Order: sequence, then C-alpha cells, then structure tokens
Amino acid sequence: MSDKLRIVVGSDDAGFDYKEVLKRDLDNSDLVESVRDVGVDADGHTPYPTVAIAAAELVAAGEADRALLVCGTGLGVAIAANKVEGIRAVTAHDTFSVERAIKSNDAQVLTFGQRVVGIELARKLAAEWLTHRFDPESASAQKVCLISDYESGSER
Ligand SMILES: O=C(CO)[C@H](O)COP(=O)(O)O
Repeated sequence: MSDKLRIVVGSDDAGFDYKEVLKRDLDNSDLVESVRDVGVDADGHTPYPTVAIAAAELVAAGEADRALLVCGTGLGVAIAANKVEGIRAVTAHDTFSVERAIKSNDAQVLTFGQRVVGIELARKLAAEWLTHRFDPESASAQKVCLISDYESGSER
C-alpha cells in the first residue's frame, strides 16, 4: 500500500447523503490518492449487498486499498462485504474501534450507519481512519493470520 490511500465509497439509498459528504471529504484529503464511487447515485435504489460486494471486490482485487460504506445501520454493508474472500469489514461508530479496526484487525472496509451516527462524528471518524496503518510486524498480525488461514481452509 502506498502512503496515500485509494478508497472506494458506496452506499444504498439509506446511506446516500452521508456517502456524498464523506466522499467530498475524502476527495479533499491529502491522505487520499483516489476516490472511486460504486453508487448509489441520487436516484439509485441498488440494494446494499450489491453495492457492498462491488466495493469489497475492488479491494480484494487490489484495485483499492480500503472501502468506506454506508447503509442505514452500517451492518448490512459490513455483512455483505465480509462475504468477499480476504475482506475484513467492520461497523464502527467510535474513535477507539475505528483505530483498532486498522491496528488490530487490518480491516480494509469501514462501515457507518446513517440512521445511527451523526454526520459530524462520521466525518471525524473517517478523517481519523485515514491516519491509521496496520503494522504487519505487530502481535496483532498473527491473530489476523488465523482468520485468513481459516478462510483459506488451511486451519480446517
Ligand atoms: O441498514 C440497512 C441494512 O443493514 C439498509 O440500509 C436498510 O435495510 P432494510 O432495513 O432491510 O431496508
């Protein structure tokens, strides 16, 4: 991963307003190399799993470093993104969890719930999220490996 991040954003219609605000913030961030929007647009009604899987597949394919997804609760997009092999997606609405999502879990996908968290907190959390990096030499890395090993079948 280069120092600047390639980010995918996506939402369903319940998360559209926040996705647009967060996308603008990401576009204006010095820590972001590029922002790719996989929808929905203002008139879009694509269901959350379709958007979340499309975003997660871009990350899994190495075309993006991270994804930021929004639905009503943040839960559905996280569940859907986690079905893509190699993806670790978490919903986090507090600063400590956002930090640990990167530093403990090496989660590439962060999700918010537009019906759960205020927009200013979501913006602050997204800005903080950009500053965190996973340390592959940390003790946490071995634990993340156990997840990957299970997923690949080598632990079964
Ligand atoms: O929050 C959602 C999924 O977790 C989504 O935005 C709304 O889903 P619904 O309650 O099934 O309409």
